[in-house]
Amino acid sequence: MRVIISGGGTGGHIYPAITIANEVAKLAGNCEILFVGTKHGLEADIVPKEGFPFATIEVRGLERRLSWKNVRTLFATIGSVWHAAQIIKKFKPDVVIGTGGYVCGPVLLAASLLKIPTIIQEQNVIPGVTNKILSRFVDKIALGYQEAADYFSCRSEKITITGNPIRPEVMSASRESGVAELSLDPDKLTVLVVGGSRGARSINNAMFGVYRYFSNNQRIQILHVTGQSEYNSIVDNIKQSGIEISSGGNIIIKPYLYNMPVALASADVAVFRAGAVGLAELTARGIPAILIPYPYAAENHQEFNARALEKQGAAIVIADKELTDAKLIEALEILLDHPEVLSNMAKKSKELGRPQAAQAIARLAISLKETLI
Ligand SMILES: CC(=O)N[C@H]1[C@@H](OP(=O)(O)OP(=O)(O)OC[C@H]2O[C@@H](n3ccc(=O)[nH]c3=O)[C@H](O)[C@@H]2O)O[C@H](CO)[C@@H](O)[C@@H]1O
Repeated sequence: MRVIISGGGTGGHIYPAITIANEVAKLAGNCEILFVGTKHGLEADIVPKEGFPFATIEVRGLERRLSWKNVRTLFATIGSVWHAAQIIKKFKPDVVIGTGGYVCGPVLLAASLLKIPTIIQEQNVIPGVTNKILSRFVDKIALGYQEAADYFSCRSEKITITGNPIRPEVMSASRESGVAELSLDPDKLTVLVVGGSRGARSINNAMFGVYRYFSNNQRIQILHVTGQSEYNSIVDNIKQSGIEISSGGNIIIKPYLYNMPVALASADVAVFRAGAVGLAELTARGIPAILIPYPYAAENHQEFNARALEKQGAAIVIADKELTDAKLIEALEILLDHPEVLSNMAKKSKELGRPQAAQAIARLAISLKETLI
């Protein structure tokens, strides 16, 4: 089977693409995969590391209003569709799958014009604009959340609720491997702090007070992933303020984790943004979470993602504008000092997890190929 997979910009679009590609390869056996992204997105870093052949096209994002820039972008998009069509004609895929990000627009549109079976996977409770447009052209839509179905006006037979795909390592990683790889103390409770795939400034800022409060705590350790861009300045500020982050201490700071599954396996509590894939990973493992949704995500979709977990008792939500170090410490103490609250949230979280999502999407892709034969 030959599959083109496209998704880009942030980890929340790229990891689902990688996971689906691996699952199709596993289920279909003899399989060739081509990943199509852009040179500038995070995919240019992550996809070659994962070992997939990688082709790129130039794409620009549309502004959400009428402007001259948009008219120019529209012409550039026509060029991108043409370029995507050349890649597709050369590779001859049986199915083309898109997992979101601007790059999917031209790739899926070109595939649909060339009459190749297509699937889009939407991760969020509120769908992105590219997927809403593409929903008219593609053959199947795989949704992370049931609620998202209300935002598509296409025929309901196109839609399947699969959940969001998560890497198999998220389920198979063990606490022991995480403790060893990340130099954690096996006897301490671990708080994993991640502001999505690019980091989150407001969480990073609030963390200073949290470090000070928990520094040298005998029961709790903090693993904070800052995002690449702020890592150096955070480490400098910490050194200047005299907080202990030496090796063997209880505060560990990383710019990015290529092996996030082992960090999740070691976490007792998470402090997260509310990107849909991060939430799928947390719920698949049943990790209680404090969520601070990114307030500028398109149509405020992170807020809706977060509230879906809060409604089920799987997370505490703090609005970004209300986030302070004191609020975060208070929420952490509610969880860390009350094992029964923590274990109840863990149970609720696990109930929401859909670790089989990737398999369901891969089967959908294979069934599209089979209907052609
Ligand atoms: C600002 C914005 O609009 N963000 C969107 C983006 O989020 P973003 O890419 O931040 O979000 P997600 O939390 O959904 O996914 C992040 C992925 O990156 C991985 N990871 C992250 C950090 C790290 O150090 N290592 C690592 O491997 C996580 O394990 C996860 O697999 O796509 C998501 C899925 O469409 C959306 O819900 C988010 O709203």
